[in-house]
Amino acid sequence: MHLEHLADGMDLPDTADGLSIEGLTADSRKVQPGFLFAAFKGSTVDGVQFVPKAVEARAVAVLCATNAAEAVRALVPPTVAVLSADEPRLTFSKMAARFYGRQPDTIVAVTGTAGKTSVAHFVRQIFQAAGHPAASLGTLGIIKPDGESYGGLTTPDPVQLQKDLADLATEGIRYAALEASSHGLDQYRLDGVRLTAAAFTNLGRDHMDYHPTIEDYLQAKLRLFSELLPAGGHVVVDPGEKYTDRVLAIAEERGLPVFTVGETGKDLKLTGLRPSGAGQLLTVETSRGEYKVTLPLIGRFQVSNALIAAGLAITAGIDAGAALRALENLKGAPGRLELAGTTPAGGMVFVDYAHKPDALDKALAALKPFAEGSLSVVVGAGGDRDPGKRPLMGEAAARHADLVIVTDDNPRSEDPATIRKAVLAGAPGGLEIGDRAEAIAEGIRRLKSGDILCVAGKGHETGQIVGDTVIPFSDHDSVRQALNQLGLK
Ligand SMILES: CC(=O)N[C@H]1[C@@H](OP(=O)(O)OP(=O)(O)OC[C@H]2O[C@@H](n3ccc(=O)[nH]c3=O)[C@H](O)[C@@H]2O)O[C@H](CO)[C@@H](O)[C@@H]1O[C@H](C)C(=O)N[C@@H](C)C(=O)N[C@H](CCC(=O)O)C(=O)O
Ligand SMILES: Nc1ncnc2c1ncn2[C@@H]1O[C@H](COP(=O)(O)OP(=O)(O)OP(=O)(O)O)[C@@H](O)[C@H]1O
Ligand SMILES: N[C@H](CCC[C@H](N)C(=O)O)C(=O)O
Ligand SMILES: [Mg+2]
Repeated sequence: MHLEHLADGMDLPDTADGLSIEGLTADSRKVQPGFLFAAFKGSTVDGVQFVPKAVEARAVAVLCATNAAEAVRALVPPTVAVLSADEPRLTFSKMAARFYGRQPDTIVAVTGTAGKTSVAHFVRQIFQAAGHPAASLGTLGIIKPDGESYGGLTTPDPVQLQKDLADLATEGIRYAALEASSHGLDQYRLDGVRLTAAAFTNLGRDHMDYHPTIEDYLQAKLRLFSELLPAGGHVVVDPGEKYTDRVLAIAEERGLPVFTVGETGKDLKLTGLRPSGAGQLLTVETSRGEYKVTLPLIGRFQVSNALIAAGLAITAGIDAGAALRALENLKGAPGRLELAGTTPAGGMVFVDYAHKPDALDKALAALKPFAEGSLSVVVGAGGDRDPGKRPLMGEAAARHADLVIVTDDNPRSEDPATIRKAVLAGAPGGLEIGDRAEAIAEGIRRLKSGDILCVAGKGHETGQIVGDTVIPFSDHDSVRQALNQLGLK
């Protein structure tokens, strides 16, 4: 693609004349001949220092911040085109969108502290049920009709994301749902994605290692509504959740159509909710009348997630009746309040991805009514992540569970015992078992009839990160092994 087209609207140096760009990357290690290299100041290093490496690998153009342009020009031969922008990550994302070109016609995005993966997973299923081949992109990677691929980040870097979207469009997938993480929004990874609708689930404490304040964290999330969603794009929220007033204020200011769900919502108004076996019976009032829906999932928060997902699908053009009927067959996202095993005595073991205080609070509150006996939890907190959440997670665990077993969850570069101590500060009577498999086994050994154990924090993960090493580990496998060891199935 010609650089003039890729850099549409930018001031270009003479060296850009007729220059063809073969690909683009912000990582010097991925530069190939004919590439544009984007040199960004990152959270650990300044990409400008890798410009010589990029040129050595035969990059023909460099994009950088306006205030770094002079330094970059001094590092490159005169034939290399240097482009600059005040917000280079934003420019880069738009370039990636132009380079890859195609995207599914209908893309909806969801942000919020908890529920993104679940909502994206549900929206994909609703699109599918309505007869449209669909994909979801997020923490679980890409899930589409003919397979799954795991990527690592919830919101991939813009080059990967645009390539993924173009591949999906080429495969004939016209509907997609994606998770917008606060890191992704803050780093402009999603700018350039053509959105139809966007939803906000909720906001709680998370990523305080990255965002200096809750307000900064909220501001990153609000970009989805103030900057990414185009005019005419629908905003979907459950107004019962804190901070939705901030989302609605943006919608009002921009004149964006709003679709509200839940008890205080207007478009899908929840007028009745009661448990029904291992699911919940919802009464939903719509402009087309009342619907009774049996949601085959437990947990109050799944009701909110399901209605938000239906709202996204409906605003994207799916018939309201079809969307609500599809909720009756929803499958929960793997590792989200998932029943992982049952002892013959009737003790149940759930695996859940709660790794922040609010999520743990909600997950345990959801399980509590099903525990005829005691509720116990195996929980830890990640290393190199917000230390402030550790005692709060201990507190949330102790508030609901009769027994709290504190264990390790991706200690990364930190001392695991120090992390456990911080969690135990919030759950003083807790039992400390560092080895996660042993903690799970002990939790299972103690289960009696009618008891429930929640293994929290890792959900779908398949590794325990210790130092720089990822040791293969799965909560599901550990549960299975512990049940087998007891001679149980
Ligand atoms: C803190 C953070 O988000 N970092 C992300 C960010 O890196 P950065 O720009 O800060 O990187 P840096 O290491 O300082 O490097 C600066 C620049 O130099 C470049 N570089 C670096 C080394 C080199 O040899 N050559 C080179 O060109 C880098 O590619 C980068 O462009 O941009 C990179 C490219 O997009 C990401 O891979 C990287 O994610 C790191 C690996 C990460 O762990 N991110 C997590 C925290 C994250 O993004 N999580 C969210 C939220 C998950 C949730 O929902 O909870 C997610 O969306 O997954
Ligand atoms: N709407 C919700 N409100 C509160 N907690 C929730 C909600 N939805 C899910 N949870 C809890 O949060 C955990 C993670 O859910 P999910 O993966 O859907 O969220 P996420 O926003 O994608 O999280 P992450 O940012 O970690 O990828 C679940 O296992 C559950 O414990
Ligand atoms: N995307 C989140 C996932 C955390 C999962 C939990 N198991 C942990 O390691 O803290 C993060 O990287 O902070
Ligand atoms: Mg997620």
